[in-house]
Amino acid sequence: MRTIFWEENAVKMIDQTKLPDSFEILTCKTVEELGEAIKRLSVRGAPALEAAGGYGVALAVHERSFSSTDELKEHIRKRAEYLASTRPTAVNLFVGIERVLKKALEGESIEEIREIAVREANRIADEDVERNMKMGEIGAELLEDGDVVMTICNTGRLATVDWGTALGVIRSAVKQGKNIRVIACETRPLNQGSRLTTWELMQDGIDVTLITDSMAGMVMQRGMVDKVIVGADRIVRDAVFNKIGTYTLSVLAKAHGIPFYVAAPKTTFDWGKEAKDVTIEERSREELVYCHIKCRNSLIAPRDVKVFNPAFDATPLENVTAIVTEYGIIYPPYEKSVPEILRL
Ligand SMILES: CSC[C@@H](O)[C@@H](O)C(=O)COP(=O)(O)O
Repeated sequence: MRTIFWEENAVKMIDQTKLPDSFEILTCKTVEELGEAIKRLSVRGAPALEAAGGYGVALAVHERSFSSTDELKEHIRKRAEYLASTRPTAVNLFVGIERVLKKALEGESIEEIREIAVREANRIADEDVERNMKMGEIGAELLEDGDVVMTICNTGRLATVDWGTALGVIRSAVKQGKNIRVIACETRPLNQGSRLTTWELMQDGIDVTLITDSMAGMVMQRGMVDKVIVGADRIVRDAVFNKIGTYTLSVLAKAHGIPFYVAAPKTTFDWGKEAKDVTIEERSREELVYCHIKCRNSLIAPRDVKVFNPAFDATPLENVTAIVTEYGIIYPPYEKSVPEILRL
């Protein structure tokens, strides 16, 4: 089943805030509802956000009636701006929104715009599945039979429309018959690793062991990790932006001589930018001060404690051994190899 899809003029998604307790499908009939779902991470992960952005524009076209194409076009432009304001770091969200908006604005009647928007958004979703399968096949050659692979956050089916990026590489290696074991960092504070990655891998029968984020160094020191593979929210000329904790893993991997791989599609590259140009999302203090899953009302820190809660960090590209894309595996020097292989 796809993580996010279009059905009966609405956007439907697996509600990731409910996992692993319950599997629920959330239906968004308005852009506002979708925007809230994005903000609270019911749908999350860069490639899934690309699809969500595209579907969001399709939703803007369907959420009410319009008396003229000009009125409709004005409405979707405004709704696109709102969607782009929901989360700042993953560039894919903007890519999805802009792609469908541009196509939709070419339509000449309300009916035509409706058709175009849904078709283009569905294309984004289909292409995501295709490129992930490709990336998986390509990246699987980096993993050897018997490897133990550490990862952070969730980069699997749930972070994409299907299959995954970094987890997709692992999934493809397992599909090829390799015995791969995964160490999943829990990924505080929202626990995408412990709630989603372990759930997904266990569903597929892939061996996974959960650790807290602070255990990563000790586990590497003991020689228990052969490779690290992570996803990305945005790759700029000098850094990879990904879930908070990724930078720490890259430094630890370097210190222990462990290869550190990133898997991401071309649409995650924002090669015209540098790390200083990217906004790292800072999320609410409640995520750190309260237990956020079942026990939402219990404090786990003094209510008024000063909090810093960045959702992402920047890993310098010099810490990255290779980047897996649907166009091939890219090795340093990245300033030369990335534009060459991705034709940027
Ligand atoms: C294939 S997903 C790549 C990244 O988007 C993923 O690693 C990540 O950091 C997601 O963060 P999230 O805050 O859960 O949206």
